[in-house]
Amino acid sequence: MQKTVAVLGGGIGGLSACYHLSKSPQVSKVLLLEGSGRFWGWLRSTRRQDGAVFEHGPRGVRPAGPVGWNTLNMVSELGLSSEVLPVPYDHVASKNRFLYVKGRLHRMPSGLGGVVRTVPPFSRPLLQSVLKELWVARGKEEDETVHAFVARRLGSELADIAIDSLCRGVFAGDCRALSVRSCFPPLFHAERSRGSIILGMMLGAGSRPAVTPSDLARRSRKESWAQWSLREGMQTLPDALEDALRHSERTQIHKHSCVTQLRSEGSGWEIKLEDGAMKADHIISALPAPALASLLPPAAQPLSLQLRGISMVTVAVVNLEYEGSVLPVTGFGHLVPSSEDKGLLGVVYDSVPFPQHNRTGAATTRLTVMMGGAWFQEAFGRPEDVTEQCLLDRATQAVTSHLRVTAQPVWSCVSLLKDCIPQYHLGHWKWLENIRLYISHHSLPLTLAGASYDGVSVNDVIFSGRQAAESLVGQA
Ligand SMILES: Cc1cc2nc3c(=O)[nH]c(=O)nc-3n(C[C@H](O)[C@H](O)[C@H](O)COP(=O)(O)OP(=O)(O)OC[C@H]3O[C@@H](n4cnc5c(N)ncnc54)[C@H](O)[C@@H]3O)c2cc1C
Ligand SMILES: C=Cc1c2[nH]c(c1C)Cc1[nH]c(c(CCC(=O)O)c1C)Cc1[nH]c(c(C)c1CCC(=O)O)Cc1[nH]c(c(C)c1C=C)C2
Repeated sequence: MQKTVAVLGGGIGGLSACYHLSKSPQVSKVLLLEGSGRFWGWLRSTRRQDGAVFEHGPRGVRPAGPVGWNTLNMVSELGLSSEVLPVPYDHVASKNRFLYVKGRLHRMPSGLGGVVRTVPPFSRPLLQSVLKELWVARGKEEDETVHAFVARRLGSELADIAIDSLCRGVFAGDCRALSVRSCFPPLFHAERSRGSIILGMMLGAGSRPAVTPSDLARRSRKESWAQWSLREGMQTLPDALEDALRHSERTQIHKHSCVTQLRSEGSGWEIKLEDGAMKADHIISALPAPALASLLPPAAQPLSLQLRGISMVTVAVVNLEYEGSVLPVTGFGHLVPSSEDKGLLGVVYDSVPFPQHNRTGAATTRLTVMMGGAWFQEAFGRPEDVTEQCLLDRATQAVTSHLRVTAQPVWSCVSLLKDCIPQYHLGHWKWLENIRLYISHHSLPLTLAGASYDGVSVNDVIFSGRQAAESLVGQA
């Protein structure tokens, strides 16, 4: 098979697909088409001259499991092993996470003590809910909202506070609309196969892809890493991938190449750009699903409709830097349930897990306030109309009231990440099934990758790029 494959979208998903394609002799040409002027997608880091690093998108990656190893394998192949900043499980940032409920910070229960005792804001010991869960009958639905699933199995208090916050801290989404089957597949499959989340967690449920761990991945297991970042920030990863692709003879990478339309041509595609056109035998789309929907030809309207059903939310990210140590608690950060404040999702205490990203030689506190998500419009109005000052004020007010920090930040940066996290709403699995059936029934030379489908984490997205490439060329 000698063919030209075009990868649309130069975020981490598209870069990963290209990286794996570029290793295969079966593809004669790989084209990477990115609309903007850079190949980072949401992996964006500000590196200040004084050594400080601030993340505007992801800030920590989990090393565990096959998809975690897969990312570390790539990090190692790219020569970045010595750049990794690991955070072990026994680090305070791994042990302490907080919830801001009824105007107070509460450490999330952990360890045996946290499970057997009543720990506020909860009104009874976690153990009680866990023991009851073993006897709850299996659900009969093909899918359920995350909230309904957890309320049914573990009680409404855990669903209203803990799960509501968790969904905000991963999907910036509403657990009353998100699908348990697609957002938390291990929980869904645990109930399906073992009749209980707890038994499923203990005995294992569902299949896992086979990935051979590199030395770096093995090190992460030996040293019990809970998460990791990179010395110069997460953007180092797409930067290194771009560099590797520039050195690949069969790969052409194009920035400022916004795809405006896709047309079927023979057994392949004509790809219209703002200023020209290209041809490819096959397309891997690593675009957000609604963006791909708007490019497809009118004949593929049923597919466009399904893709458009996968909606995206906007998040405002405010990075703040304070002189000295200003936090009253130490840990990863805190989440805010929607019942407390819809628009304020949570605050990450970045200088706790990654003090290496502080200004050189200075004891500073770096925080990131995340706002909006599924509640953006309700809390702030249209993203186009919100001013940076309004977002900055809202973020600093939250830091003052949640963390009693009275000092003013010495540096700040406001980023509005428009349509940055896809929402896997109830029935997402069925949409995916229909989308994939349509593509195969119509023999469309199209493969999907990226955050819109099978997981939003950096690991999931990188793995989706690899799977898309391997579905075309087999394993390298
Ligand atoms: C605030 C935030 C915090 C996060 N935190 C974490 C975390 O801590 N840990 C973690 O694991 N994950 C985290 N994530 C999730 C993770 O970063 C994303 O899911 C992932 O980066 C998405 O990658 P992607 O390649 O699928 O999409 P994107 O990064 O959106 O890439 C898509 C690319 O397509 C391009 N494009 C769009 N339209 C066109 C077009 N017509 N033509 C050409 N190009 C086009 C875009 O410019 C973009 O570069 C976070 C995400 C956000 C937003
Ligand atoms: C407050 C908003 C957000 C915070 N992080 C994100 C949002 C929307 C985005 C995000 N965070 C994580 C992931 C990857 C998920 C994965 O499967 O690896 C994404 C897309 C990691 C994460 N962050 C928190 C949890 C519980 C997780 C899951 C993995 C893990 O347990 O480490 C909690 C959390 N996120 C934020 C805060 C303030 C916070 C808790 C204190 C910010």
